Amino acid sequence: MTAFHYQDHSLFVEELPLSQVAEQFGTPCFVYSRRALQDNFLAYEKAFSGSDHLICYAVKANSNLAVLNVLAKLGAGFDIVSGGELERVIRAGGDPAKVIFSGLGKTEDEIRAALNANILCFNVESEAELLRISAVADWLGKTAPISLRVNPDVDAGTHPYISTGLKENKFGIDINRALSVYEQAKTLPGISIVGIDCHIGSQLTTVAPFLDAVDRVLQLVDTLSERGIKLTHIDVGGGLGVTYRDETPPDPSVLVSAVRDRLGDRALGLIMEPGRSIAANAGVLLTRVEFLKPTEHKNFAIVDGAMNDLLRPSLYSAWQDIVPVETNRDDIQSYCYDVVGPVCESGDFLGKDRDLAIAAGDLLAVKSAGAYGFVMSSNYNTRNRAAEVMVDGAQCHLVRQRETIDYQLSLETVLPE
Ligand SMILES: Cc1ncc(COP(=O)(O)O)c(C=O)c1O
Ligand SMILES: N[C@@H](CCCC[NH3+])C(=O)O
Repeated sequence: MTAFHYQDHSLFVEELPLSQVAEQFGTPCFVYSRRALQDNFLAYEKAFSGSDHLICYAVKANSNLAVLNVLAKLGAGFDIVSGGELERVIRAGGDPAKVIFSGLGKTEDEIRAALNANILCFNVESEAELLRISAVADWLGKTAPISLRVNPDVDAGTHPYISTGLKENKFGIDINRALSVYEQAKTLPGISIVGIDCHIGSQLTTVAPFLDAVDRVLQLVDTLSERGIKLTHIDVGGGLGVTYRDETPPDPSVLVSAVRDRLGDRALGLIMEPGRSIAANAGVLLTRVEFLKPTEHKNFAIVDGAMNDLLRPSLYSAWQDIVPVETNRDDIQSYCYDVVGPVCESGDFLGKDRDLAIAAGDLLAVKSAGAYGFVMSSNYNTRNRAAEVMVDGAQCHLVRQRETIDYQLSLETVLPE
């Protein structure tokens, strides 16, 4: 049984009705299932079994401490992109020795903090960054383990905003220039070359672009080896998609086994950086209908969740399923609604043209909101960020409080007289 399922016309998460969670913690509210997180992570572990590997969960997808802690307890590594994410991993009990640091604008402070924490590897995205890491490491009297993130110029076939492995994208070092950057890295103080990395985009629904990228990267690995640059790992990034609507992404086992085949007998450890495929379907956004507003052209369901809570529909026109929490509303007629928030933007919607039998006061769940949900939220319109709750069996834990206006205002001040 999936973590989110209907029982007696009511949507449950694990053993708890979502209506009870809403009653207890209010709406809008992100609700995560511990079991779903674990199952999703363990699906990767199983796929890798018997091989030298590390699954570095991409913290950006959902950085709630409880989420990180659940994964840390399962032995996960972490892919971070900021000093803040490093702090979160450490606070959640994650092992810094299993942390890889991606991202293309690492500051000196962030590099210093990561070196002091003795992380596993820096994924370097430019020559300028390489020089900066070398200088900071040398100054600290430390050695920075590095991989170059190469840009293999592969079309991931995903939304242009979340494609990262094309020449025109800002990410990574052009694969055709990587050899000379590795040669340069070899000569720099404070640098130890340990691996190679690529990440071509997010929400990929076929294996082919991954394998294209891996083939190109492995060609470079072999050339490097001929030049005496021996790597200990290859990091093939994250990006495996999930089913939001009718996508049929491959199972992690299919992807991992195809990548393992490509590696052949090369003595390389394998790292992956999945985010969405671990967190997305482990969470929903719970929201309540405030008003129904029929107009001549459209029916609007105005809910208490908005683009500031879940930005994906507004930002990428992303489609996420919206379902009623109680389905025994035979008394109510179904209409086609745009499900919109109260924010003063026409782009503020959670879903368009949804057939729903609902009344004011009803609860809705926006599905697949466990990844790139809360982490992309904002205070726009001076709304308070939603609460986050994790369900574990029949237990429900508030893992982040709803923000208050007092909290928001406590961060600000006016100019002195
Ligand atoms: C460098 C890097 N690694 C991992 C990820 C995680 O990707 P996803 O959540 O699609 O698995 C991303 C996001 O696209 C990323 O930029
Ligand atoms: N935030 C994006 C994914 C970006 C992945 C990070 N590189 C989404 O919601 O789909």
